Amino acid sequence: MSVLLKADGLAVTARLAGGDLRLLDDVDLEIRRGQIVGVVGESGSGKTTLARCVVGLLDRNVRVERGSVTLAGDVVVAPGVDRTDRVRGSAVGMVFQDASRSLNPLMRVRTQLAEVLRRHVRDITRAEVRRRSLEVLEQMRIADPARVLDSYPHQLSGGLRQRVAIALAVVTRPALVIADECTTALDVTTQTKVVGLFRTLVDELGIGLLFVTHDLMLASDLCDRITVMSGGRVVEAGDAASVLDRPQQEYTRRLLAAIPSWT
Ligand SMILES: Nc1ncnc2c1ncn2[C@@H]1O[C@H](COP(=O)(O)OP(=O)(O)OP(=O)(O)O)[C@@H](O)[C@H]1O
Repeated sequence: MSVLLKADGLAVTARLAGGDLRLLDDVDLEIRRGQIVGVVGESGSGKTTLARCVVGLLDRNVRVERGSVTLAGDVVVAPGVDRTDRVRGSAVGMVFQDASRSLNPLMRVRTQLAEVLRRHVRDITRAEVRRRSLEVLEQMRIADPARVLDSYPHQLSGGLRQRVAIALAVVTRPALVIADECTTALDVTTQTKVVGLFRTLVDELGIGLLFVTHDLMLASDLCDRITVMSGGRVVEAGDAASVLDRPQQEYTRRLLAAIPSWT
């Protein structure tokens, strides 16, 4: 499996009135095709900053001080370098916690998928837009894609809305998908279905998935590898099974101990 995404020694700093604040420090991360990598940690550990850094969506007061992010071997982020606009939404798809952030409440699903396709696929025909829109909803295991295409977001359940948000992220056939706490707002049953869907998508399409979550249990169900973060640093990284069965760091042991059903 070739390396899709590589973060190498990333250091990221926020400029504040009182001085600089280090948000990420010497962070390494690697994702291969067909692999799901979980980034896990408590609130404030730097997970979202890492996910946003990869796609060049850092806040205005935040900058990369050291290190780099490469996508399929090309540097997209480094100090003073941001080439993420070439890959964002095309080679890299994004799904956020709240489907309402990805979906426009005033547009039918059909129009939203068409907009994304027209933005990223040059000279795409109306027939091709329709075909690929139906195809991606079928990939999302949506039983009645024609109805969903004609619906407005508020006419869909929370689970369906999140599937549509994932469809918007993958309809351009990206190599990498970044999902940031995208199942947190869902009930447990729907969460399980969405997680299963991610596994199927990764296996079927051979994409890489960066899955950000505070939920170590969820990460253990889904991910091939887990990176544990605390205070902007990677405290532990490895195969999901070894991180969970033989955690090397006290911080990871504490996260595991906090899971009620973990024995
Ligand atoms: N633009 C910014 N300016 C200053 N501090 C920031 C900025 N963005 C993030 N931070 C701080 O960086 C730290 C890491 O935030 P981040 O959102 O990456 O953590 P997280 O692990 O994703 O947490 P959560 O699960 O709560 O989203 C936090 O202390 C946050 O307050």
